[in-house]
Amino acid sequence: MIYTITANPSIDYVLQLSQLKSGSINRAIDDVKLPGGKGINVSRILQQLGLDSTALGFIGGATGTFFTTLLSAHQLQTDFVRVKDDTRINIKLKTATEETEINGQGPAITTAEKQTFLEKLTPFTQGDVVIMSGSLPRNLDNNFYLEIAQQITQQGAEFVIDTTGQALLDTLQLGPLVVKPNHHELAELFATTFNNLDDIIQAAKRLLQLGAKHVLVSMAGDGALLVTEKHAYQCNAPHGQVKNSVGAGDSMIAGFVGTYMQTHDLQESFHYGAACGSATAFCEDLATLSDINEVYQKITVTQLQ
Ligand SMILES: Nc1ncnc2c1ncn2[C@@H]1O[C@H](COP(=O)(O)OP(=O)(O)O)[C@@H](O)[C@H]1O
Ligand SMILES: O=P(O)(O)OC[C@H]1O[C@](O)(COP(=O)(O)O)[C@@H](O)[C@@H]1O
Repeated sequence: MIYTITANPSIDYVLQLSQLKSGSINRAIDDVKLPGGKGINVSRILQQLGLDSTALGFIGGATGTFFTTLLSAHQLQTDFVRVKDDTRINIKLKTATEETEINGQGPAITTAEKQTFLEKLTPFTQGDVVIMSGSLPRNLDNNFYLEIAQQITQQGAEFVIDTTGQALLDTLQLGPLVVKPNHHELAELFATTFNNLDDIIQAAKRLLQLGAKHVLVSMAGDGALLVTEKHAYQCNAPHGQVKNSVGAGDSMIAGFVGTYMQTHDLQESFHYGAACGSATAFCEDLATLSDINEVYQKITVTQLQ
């Protein structure tokens, strides 16, 4: 079974603008509200690939009710903990040339609500994969993912973590199946800057040394890298009209993990993950299976090392 944990879901309010002027009133020419949050997006892409998952997390207040309504169109299996404070609304501002994101902090989670979540976690078993993604809402400390990762690994299941900073670093010792920083997050993690591809590969190798089993580094329109103990691979990002790249990283994780669970073929998982990422970038919402399969043909994986 696959579980996704989105500690901090969101309503993604995507506004299309002809141009964005800070310090002025900007008027949108179009807008759409999507059920967002990294693990939720992963579950939605897994569903496109024909893979069931249960989406877990915290949902709260009136915005939480609206979130549930938005999500109900997708018929995902979910088991959220209801919290008192409001689910956040993340603002995504699009122009023809730029994407600007403003992500809220999320609800305050009480100790009792956190406890309810932890007690709800089904005992995991060998073969289960738990994908924990995104930022943590207010009051959940950096240990939150670590606590859950400890439980998952003690029970013989695998986990994937897609978050940033210390919360990510702390869980590496427990051997996540894969981590996927983008190149900016990876540079920030080690307080460095990258001058070339080799710098990025070296930083990815540091994550392997710290315990990650595989490292994907996504680079938006510049494609992605997969770094494993033995090899490094690169793939291109095909050309296309970028409509909304929000969720591209989540799609990549879903494609990689979903394919890996079925094939254990790293190169193929990388190829399919990249197809999911690019296909989502070319869609207003997340990609569908036919979008993904079309983009897959335009991606080539090259072995660098
Ligand atoms: N503009 C784009 N054109 C083509 N592919 C893209 C584009 N943006 C993202 N992708 C694909 O999706 C992957 C994940 O996107 P990225 O933006 O790097 O992740 P994140 O959303 O986590 O920052 C990229 O590695 C690439 O394969
Ligand atoms: O939890 P965070 O880091 O604030 O990110 C939340 C945002 O990430 C998303 O899941 C998109 O993530 P990616 O673009 O990295 O795939 C949005 O739906 C959501 O608004």
